[in-house]
Amino acid sequence: MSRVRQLLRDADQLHVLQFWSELSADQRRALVRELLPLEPGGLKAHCEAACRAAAAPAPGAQRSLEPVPMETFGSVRRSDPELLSSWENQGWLQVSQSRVGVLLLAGGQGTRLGVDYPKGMYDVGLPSGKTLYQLQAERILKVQQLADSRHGTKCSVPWYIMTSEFTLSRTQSFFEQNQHFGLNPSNVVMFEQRMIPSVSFDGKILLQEKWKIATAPDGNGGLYAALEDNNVLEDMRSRGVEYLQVYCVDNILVKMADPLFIGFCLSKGADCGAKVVEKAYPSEPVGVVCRMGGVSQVVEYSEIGAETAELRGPEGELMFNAGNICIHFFTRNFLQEVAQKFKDELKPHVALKKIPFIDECGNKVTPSKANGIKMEKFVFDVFPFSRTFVVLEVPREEEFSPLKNAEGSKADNPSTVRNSLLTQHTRWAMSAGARLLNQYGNSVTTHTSDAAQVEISPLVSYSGEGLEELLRGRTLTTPLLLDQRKATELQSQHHH
Ligand SMILES: CC(=O)N[C@H]1[C@@H](OP(=O)(O)O)O[C@H](CO)[C@@H](O)[C@@H]1O
Repeated sequence: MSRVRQLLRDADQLHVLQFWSELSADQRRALVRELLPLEPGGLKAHCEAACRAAAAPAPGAQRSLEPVPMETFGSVRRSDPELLSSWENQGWLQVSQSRVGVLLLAGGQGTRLGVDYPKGMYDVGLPSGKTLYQLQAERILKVQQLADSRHGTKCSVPWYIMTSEFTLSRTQSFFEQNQHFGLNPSNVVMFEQRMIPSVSFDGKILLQEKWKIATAPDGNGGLYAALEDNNVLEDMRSRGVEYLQVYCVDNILVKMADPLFIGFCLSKGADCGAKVVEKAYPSEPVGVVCRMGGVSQVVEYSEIGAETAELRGPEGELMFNAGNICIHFFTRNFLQEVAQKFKDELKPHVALKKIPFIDECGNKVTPSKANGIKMEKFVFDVFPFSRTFVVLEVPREEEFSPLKNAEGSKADNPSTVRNSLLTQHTRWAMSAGARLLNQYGNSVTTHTSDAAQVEISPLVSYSGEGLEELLRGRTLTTPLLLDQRKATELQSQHHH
């Protein structure tokens, strides 16, 4: 206790103990347990930095920003098929040799979506009822299977899942209840990111309860500390995993361990890479991949400023058009280097938020405007440390549709992501040669979202492959759920 008191005194935070005399023995223990791990110097610096940041104006115009140079930029749409398949082949080989892992960033609180459980458990209303976690799990199963059948191997793609205090136990039990969706549990590795105190504008830690300080996960850039804390790089090394695809939980179209992306990055000798899509409109809430002073980085949507976001090039295209979709490539060596040398250089970003708190009189307050500061690190802030950084632009309709907001909001909500997936699968089915009828028996001719009622299980197709033998020349009525059972049925019909 004396250590805790000292820590708080040094950081000028003694108010945290204001209600000490009212607390039960259990509550006291809980509070001490929460405070003990805080580093004395670190806490003081954190509170002071937050306070300074709240006082400082928003970052000014970023005059020295430039687009990423063409040499480091690949595009799926503009590359010829041979090049694409050479990248892909390289990726499949790595996957088949179990040298590729995926790492999910899933510590977020889902505030915008408005759920109090992990976003990955969200059911967006697909015909199958699958959650985001299940879709991702099944894509891993499929990518393993496809790699094995190409190379005659028995590979595995380990799935690292970074959770937080908010999401760990729910995620764990969800996976257990669902038998890890058919994955080998020893290939699913969950770990927890750190939490850091939320602070008021005058630099004081907010209390969430009289016995609990308000905390928030340290941002998706908390990944690098969490890798260290939990020996994740050592786990990768022992499994022989050399390459990692890192991604956010909310993109319903995410390709897991994407062989094309992995192969692209390797063919360029990259230690670090990012997938991007063309921005849809200037104020779209996506970061932009660009350069500053010759160094690659992402400028987040919250920091770019409207003027910069709206700049246009000679052909009228957006100057900063490389929208970050939070799918990154890292070599294990690069992550090792970050962990050893650079992770403490990551500067936290400041967000002003509404944080419920206990006021001096002990009353619970739910603020109506921002009252506190959350300090978050960003996963892409390690890009400047890479030696060879590359960017792959991919088609949005195949790879990016994020679930950010609640139903009824303008974009990126349960309906929009569901439609993105159903539209994609309708497209796949049609290009495999299926003739689709709607419920009234009329041909589905357009790709508009209300016509799109095809869902294809990831266990049947990873990215549209293998569908011709099932669908060519067939007339099928939608809604159509093409799962493994249906696939077997279609196959047996073919044989007669
Ligand atoms: C810190 C971070 O990774 N921010 C990412 C991430 O945004 P969030 O608003 O944090 O979900 O995902 C976006 C893509 O969905 C990407 O554009 C953005 O740069």
